[in-house]
Order: sequence, then C-alpha cells, then structure tokens
Amino acid sequence: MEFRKDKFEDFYEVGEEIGSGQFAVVKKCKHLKTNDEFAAKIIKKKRAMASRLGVKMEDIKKEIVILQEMDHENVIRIYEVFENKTHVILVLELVSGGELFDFIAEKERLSEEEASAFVKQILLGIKHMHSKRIAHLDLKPENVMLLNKNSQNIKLIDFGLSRVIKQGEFHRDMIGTPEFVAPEVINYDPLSLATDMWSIGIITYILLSGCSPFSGKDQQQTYEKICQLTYDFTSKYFENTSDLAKEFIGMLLKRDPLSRASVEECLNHAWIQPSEKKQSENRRKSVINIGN
Ligand SMILES: Cc1ccnnc1
Repeated sequence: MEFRKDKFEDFYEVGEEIGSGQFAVVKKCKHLKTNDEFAAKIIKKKRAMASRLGVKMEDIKKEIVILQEMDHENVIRIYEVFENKTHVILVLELVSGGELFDFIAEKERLSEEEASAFVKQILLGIKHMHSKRIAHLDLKPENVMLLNKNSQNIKLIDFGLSRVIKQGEFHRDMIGTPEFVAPEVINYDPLSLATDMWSIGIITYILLSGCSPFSGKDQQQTYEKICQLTYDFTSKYFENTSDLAKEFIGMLLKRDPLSRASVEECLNHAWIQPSEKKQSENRRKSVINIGN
C-alpha cells in the first residue's frame, strides 16, 4: 500500500485543531484548489522498535484499510493519505458538530426519543461494519461525532482499534477505554462483534441518565464492577425511563457475548423501531390491556 509522498501543505491549507488522541491530532484543512474542507488526522509514526512513542505502520495501515472498506452515512469517510518521514496524514470527511459526549454534557441527559434516534444511527453504522465482519472495539461517546451542531446526524470515527473478526477466529487484546470495555476484554477472553454491542449498552445507559453504569473511583474498581455486572436503574435519572429502554439496555449488558442481542435484533427492538410501528405496538398493547 503506497501513500502520497507530496508535501501535504502544498495541497491543503491546515487549520485549527479539532481533536486529539495519544499519538494523533486532527486538524481542519482546506483543499487549495477546490476550497473543500476536510479533517486531517495526523498520526505520528513509531520511529524505533524500542520507542513507545508513535504508531506502528502496520497498525496505521490496518486503520486505513478498514476506513477504505467503509461506505455508510453514519461512518466517517477517508479520501486520501499522505506520508512523510515522521507522520501519516489521513484526509477524512469533516464532521464539525462536536462529540456526542459534549452534546450530552450540555444537556445533562436526553429525552428517550432523542436517545433512541442517536442509538439507531449508531446501530446502523455498526450494522454496516459488522456486515463486513469489522468490530470497532472502541465505541464510546467520544468516538461518536455530530455532523453539525444542530443536527441529529452522527458519524462513527476513530478506527484505530478496529479489527476484522473472522468467523470462528479468536481475537484477544487488552484494548479500549476501561469505562466502556466488555467483560471479555478485561478477562482477556475472545473479542467479537458482540464486544461492540456491550459498548452500545453503556452508551445508551449514559444517554438516558448522564451517568456511566460501571465507572468506579479508579480503573481497578471499574473493572471489578464490569466483571460483577453490578449496575442498576435505581439512579433518580431512570425514574421516568420506559421499561422498553431498560429492556433494550438489559439485552446488551450481558456477561456472555453469545447471549447479547445482535445489531439486527437491536434494530428490530420496539425502543428503536420507527415511531409509527411503536404507536401500533402501543395500540396493540392498549387493546390487549382493555381485553383482559
Ligand atoms: C475529530 C474529527 C475526525 C474526523 N472528522 N472530523 C472530525
């Protein structure tokens, strides 16, 4: 796989920083000929084998291959790649609405309709990834971006930890962000597409309550809570939450990856279905209630 060796700044005007990670920074950039705006993810290459700084070229290439396979409105797009001695620069679709994380922080928590609409889009993006046997493995509110400030459109970003999970192949790795990782990650058990479904359960819980079900005073306590599955809906923020929403979360926060709902089962769940179906669901239920 070859990347453009031209000087990035000869083709793009680099703008403000809009995101950053451990070994990467994301900046707004503008194509000098077309004036189109993009996001430039500038990844520092690991120089020496022994060095802990930077990202190995093989991992950078894995992220690029996965991004190039994606073609969905809820998944960030990649356009081209530049490489120089010290960095690889991914030219990505620009999403400028900020992180879902900040959107929740501003609003404390969301209505069930808003939360359901966001979760449905995350599920559609994940369905596209899972249809190609790709697991994101780092799903968290920071990696869900809003297309723009006042839109409900979201894009999944940051495929730095994503992996192709072949059927029956076991993939073990100690990765992800403590608060959002599934029990199999902590126990070094096989990871799978179901590992993403756990994270969707965590994100839904946070969208509805503003709090994180397993966060502890430190990483150790968080891991213990995850492995013991000590979570509940007793928080005062769940007082008005529907049973449907709690049932949805409950089908995802299961220790055994095989017993977790798949992305299709989630999309068919009444809490996610389009509202007209939900109304007929409620009508059906109300008829039954009158009947008995
Ligand atoms: C942070 C970010 C990443 C990709 N596109 N736009 C913004």
